[in-house]
Amino acid sequence: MPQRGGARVTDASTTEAAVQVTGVDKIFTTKKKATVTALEKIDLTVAPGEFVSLIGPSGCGKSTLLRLIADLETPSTGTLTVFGKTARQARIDQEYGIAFQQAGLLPWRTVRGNIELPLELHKVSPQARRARSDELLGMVGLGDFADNYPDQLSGGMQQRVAIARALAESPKLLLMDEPFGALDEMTRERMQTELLRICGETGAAVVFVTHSIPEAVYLSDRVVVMSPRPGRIRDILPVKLGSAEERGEGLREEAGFFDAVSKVRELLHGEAPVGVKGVENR
Ligand SMILES: Nc1ncnc2c1ncn2[C@@H]1O[C@H](COP(=O)(O)OP(=O)(O)OP(=O)(O)O)[C@@H](O)[C@H]1O
Repeated sequence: MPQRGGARVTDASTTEAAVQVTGVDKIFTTKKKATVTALEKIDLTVAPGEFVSLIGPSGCGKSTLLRLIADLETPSTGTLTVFGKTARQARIDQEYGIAFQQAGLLPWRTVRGNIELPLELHKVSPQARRARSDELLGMVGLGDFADNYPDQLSGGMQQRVAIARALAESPKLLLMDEPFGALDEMTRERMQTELLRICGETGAAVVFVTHSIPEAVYLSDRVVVMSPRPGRIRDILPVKLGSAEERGEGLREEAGFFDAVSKVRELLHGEAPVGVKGVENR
């Protein structure tokens, strides 16, 4: 099974970079014809199976970068590929799953109905859909809630449904924009551990936007630190805290974890006062 860390992946179909961003700028034109440079000179490679977090002050372009990868925006300059394909082709081929801060579940569909939605849209047979949703329900620990509706679930459970739905088509890449941002701290930490377990099991690469330094460190193989607008990559910190399987709850108490948190904090605040807007130190 592929594991986190590109070097260990042997499947020929996944040797290509999961994401390759080269010389990308993104300039928005507002309704009043003003221009906003959201991203400048972005170069980033995400290996298959690698977990990469994007962190930086509010408005530095984290979501824009994720939206470019997801083909929800197009670069103004530069190129961007997903498993060697254009972002557009990768979207058509369902190379990635997406999970955002709001779980975005359909309230009139059951948990199972929500998880099966992408499969239904792509005309997967009812039996195959059922088998896959059973598997995913087990993976996210919601086997007993298949027939419940989203408003009968807690926020954390809803977010697990959203993750299961993002994984429905076995994507090799997950794009996540603050998926745990609305959860309480305890649920958030539990979800982080579960996400690591799921990534270990599926071998999916992840690009993860967060405002939380400890969350970025706990989850990531590398933390990409971005600077305020125009968003650039200030630094990339490799986090050597072991594989997904090795990162248990105890990791949060280890010296290596605190060191990495301090390093990210220093990188973030390199040019800005401590307490820079939009980044949580907790
Ligand atoms: N469609 C748009 N039109 C004009 N400006 C935009 C558009 N989308 C984003 N921007 C601008 O681009 C910049 C980057 O926004 P983005 O949402 O990517 O930042 P972010 O780092 O994700 O912020 P936050 O942490 O607050 O979510 C901001 O200045 C934002 O106002």
